[in-house]
Amino acid sequence: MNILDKIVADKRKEVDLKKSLITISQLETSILMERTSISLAEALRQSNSGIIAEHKRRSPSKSVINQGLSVQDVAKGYADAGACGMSVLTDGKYFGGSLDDLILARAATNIPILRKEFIIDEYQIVEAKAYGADVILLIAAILSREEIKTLSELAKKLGLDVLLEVHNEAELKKSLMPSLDMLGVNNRNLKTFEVSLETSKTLSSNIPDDFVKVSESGISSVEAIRELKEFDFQGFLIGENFMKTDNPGVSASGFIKKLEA
Ligand SMILES: O=C(O)c1ccccc1NCC(=O)[C@H](O)[C@H](O)COP(=O)(O)O
Repeated sequence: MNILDKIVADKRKEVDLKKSLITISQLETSILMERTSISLAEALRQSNSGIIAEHKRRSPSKSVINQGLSVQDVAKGYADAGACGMSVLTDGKYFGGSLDDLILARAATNIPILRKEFIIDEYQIVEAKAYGADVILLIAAILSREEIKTLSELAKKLGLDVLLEVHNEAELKKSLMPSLDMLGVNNRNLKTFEVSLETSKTLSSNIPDDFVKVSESGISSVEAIRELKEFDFQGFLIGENFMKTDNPGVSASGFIKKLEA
């Protein structure tokens, strides 16, 4: 069993429990269901930096990264730094995140927010909207083509952007469909946890131009982004590099200034 299999097995139990406690109709009473979402894909198309800065307390690959910060401060810091969007991990068991983090980040900033979650059920998409997300992540490695279609079409119906994450060509081929906005290539091999930006570079030419290309994981230098831009990537998801510092907002600000100089 690899780490994704473990996470998904736990996620299925978690979603079943949540469904027995709070119904979809109850989620739909959230005032945030009425909020007009902001498109991350559109923001990335218009951005020079393309940085999507992540709130990440811990992870299976790195254990603890930073547990001592307020998510509101991190969100404000990222927005002030000029990040194009923010990613909020909402998984509790493996990443130390929560839906509270999502709603607190939403209250603290107006930049587009990605709910970074292991989505396997429509319930989690309604939940994402109800807690203030603008974008959902779908991971090709854990979903069939039919599931990607159903989940992405529901997200679009709710006005959310969809970022589809792939690790290889087979996942990319199986997933392409019009209800996706962004194609993310995850540079982290989830079997070995090794990161290689070559994964993004290799897959880039297989991604049709209709989708905004996002490179995810293991990005820690401005030079790496300049290289990825040569391969037509417009979005860059960065977590650990900012979160491992005492002030992720200041760290993102310095990074973005250097990138835009
Ligand atoms: O980060 C992990 O260890 C991880 C393990 C298993 C599944 C997903 C994982 N990470 C989620 C992400 O996609 C990253 O948090 C995101 O791309 C940022 O990566 P980084 O800049 O390397 O923190």
